[in-house]
Amino acid sequence: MRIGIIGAGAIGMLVGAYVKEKDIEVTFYTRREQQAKALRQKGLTCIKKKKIHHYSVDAVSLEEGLGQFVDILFVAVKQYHLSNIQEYLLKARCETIVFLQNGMGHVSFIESLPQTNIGVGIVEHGALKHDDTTVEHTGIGMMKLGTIKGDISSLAYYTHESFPVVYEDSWKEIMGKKLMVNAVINPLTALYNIENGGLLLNVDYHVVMKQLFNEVFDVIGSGEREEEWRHICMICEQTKRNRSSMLRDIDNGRQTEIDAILGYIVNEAGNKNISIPVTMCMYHSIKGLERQMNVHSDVKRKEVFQDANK
Ligand SMILES: NC(=O)C1=CN([C@@H]2O[C@H](COP(=O)(O)OP(=O)(O)OC[C@H]3O[C@@H](n4cnc5c(N)ncnc54)[C@H](OP(=O)(O)O)[C@@H]3O)[C@@H](O)[C@H]2O)C=CC1
Ligand SMILES: CC(C)(CO)C(=O)C(=O)O
Repeated sequence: MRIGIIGAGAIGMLVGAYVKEKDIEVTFYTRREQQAKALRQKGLTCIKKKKIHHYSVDAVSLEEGLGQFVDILFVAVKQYHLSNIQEYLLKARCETIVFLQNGMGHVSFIESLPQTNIGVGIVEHGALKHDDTTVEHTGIGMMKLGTIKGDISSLAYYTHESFPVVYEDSWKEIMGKKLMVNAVINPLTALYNIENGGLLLNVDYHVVMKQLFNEVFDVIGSGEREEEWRHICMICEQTKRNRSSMLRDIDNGRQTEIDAILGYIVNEAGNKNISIPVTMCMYHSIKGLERQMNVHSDVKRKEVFQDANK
């Protein structure tokens, strides 16, 4: 059995570490040959509950790995990088592909792929990449799997006491719920520059969080509003030390996944004719930060804010 993982970032390395716990061969397909070499030489390090664990893994650049057979392929690049690896995915020699991206904009693309089993994995864990070979598991949550085509239910086997994996029948429901989590936590933590837990500790931020949640629920919510709200607060608590992926993107002067997350909500609200002023404000605030960073080419958050205060 061999598992392939495209993208050795925070989530790719975290999944790789827990697959290795099952003593299964893991190959990373990286964008940079330099990272592949480091992983081959040093192995993968995962920090869990302050303890350091090492795993030996294989790694090659994606270009070099094109054509290798793997049983299961996890795709752990950002949502907006999927288009760059489209050609590879169309040719990937594997039976099963699982996509781990936040947001919902990519579903129509993945539905069109030729492999037999295609699914999504919704990651509610916190993960922090320290360097090209090291990841820290910063928040224990759950990985929920759902099938889009074929059947990926057997992957629930990868469950671990510190990395619970569950299979659920409706991919739409789990993706919708995760979208709601990311739509509320990610933009607010990115704008306020706080860890996820900060949204529970600061009463004023908590008020805005509830307003944003109510609008997002009006647009894509199903089930009980209060239950959904409690679920999002619980994720904040479980990942309280985590800097959300959007906050880290802003910190590092990178593009965020705002279009896949709030962009999707904005489109849906337009289709349903629902007014969402708080959501629009958050969407444009993140887009504005991205724009400012592009203008200043690869500047870090501190410089952006210094500049904005002039
Ligand atoms: N981090 C977290 O706590 C969570 C993240 N997620 C979601 O998981 C997904 C991945 O996020 P995350 O791991 O944080 O992101 P990272 O930026 O840490 O990792 C993305 C990885 O993809 C690699 N990559 C980009 N393009 C290619 C390519 N063409 N070929 C091979 N590799 C490529 C990047 O390589 P390079 O370094 O060379 O650019 C990078 O290593 C996102 O959709 C995110 O929203 C979900 C839940 C929690
Ligand atoms: C669950 C959460 C909010 C963890 O930080 C996440 O998915 C992210 O950061 O993108």
